[in-house]
Amino acid sequence: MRAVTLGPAGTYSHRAARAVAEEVAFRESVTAIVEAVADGKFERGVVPIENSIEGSVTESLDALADREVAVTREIVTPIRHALLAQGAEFDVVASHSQALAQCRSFLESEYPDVGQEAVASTARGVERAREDPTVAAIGHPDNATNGVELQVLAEDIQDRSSNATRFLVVAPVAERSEAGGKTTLVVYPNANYPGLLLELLEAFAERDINLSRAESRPSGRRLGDYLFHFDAEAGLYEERTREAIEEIEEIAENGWVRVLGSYDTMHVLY
Ligand SMILES: O=C(O)C(=O)C[C@]1(C(=O)O)C=C[C@@H](O)C=C1
Repeated sequence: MRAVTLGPAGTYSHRAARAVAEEVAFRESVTAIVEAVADGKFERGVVPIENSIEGSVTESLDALADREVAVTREIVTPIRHALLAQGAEFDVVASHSQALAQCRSFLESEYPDVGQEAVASTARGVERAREDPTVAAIGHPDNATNGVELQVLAEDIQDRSSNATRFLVVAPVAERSEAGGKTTLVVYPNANYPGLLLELLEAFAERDINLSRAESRPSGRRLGDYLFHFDAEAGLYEERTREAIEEIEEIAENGWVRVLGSYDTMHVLY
């Protein structure tokens, strides 16, 4: 199986992708990953979708709403960040914006005078630190020995010990499955009236379907116009899920509903 994920090698996404594919290729944005899978260039793509401290990875949500792909699995993995550099003195910390945000309190209290640089991924930050002694990186501690040696200046620097990120495994749309305990869908009602969101939620609630995530994202068409992402704890193989989606399709008759498929959860520890 060939998968594509956020690179270069050494990202958390790479660690998650290794759990589902023997061969892993890289892109430097989640949009490019979803696009490559939608275009049939890879059998699987692995994208971060939400983090327990920082919340949604909005670029991933938008990429899934904009392209025809299926979700075949979710991967949940603990995220334990280390501070890596050539030495104890540096001027800038470079990392993915999510990682910088997950370590906000640590950076404010330990390095209040050090600048921050958001780069495409944690591994890209590690490359910056390898090239430049004035740059430190935040990433998985294994990156210290993966190439020119870096010092591990601090470990477990995330603001909460329970830091975890959820990744989705995307596949070409033909692989959409009805099997699995969770289902993801994106709804664009193209309507705006009192109780619209309540109606969408009731379609699930009336069938005793629990939602593990409900999120609105701007449609990009005009201010105040939204699409909604839902993760339901029920599979498409269940009648109640199909009925709920039929009702939602009626509510969104002037817009669209994208059902990304049903899948199960995999926990990756390391
Ligand atoms: O930069 C990486 O290592 C990634 O895989 C991206 C990412 C993210 O987008 O959330 C993944 C896990 C961590 O939460 C930090 C960064």
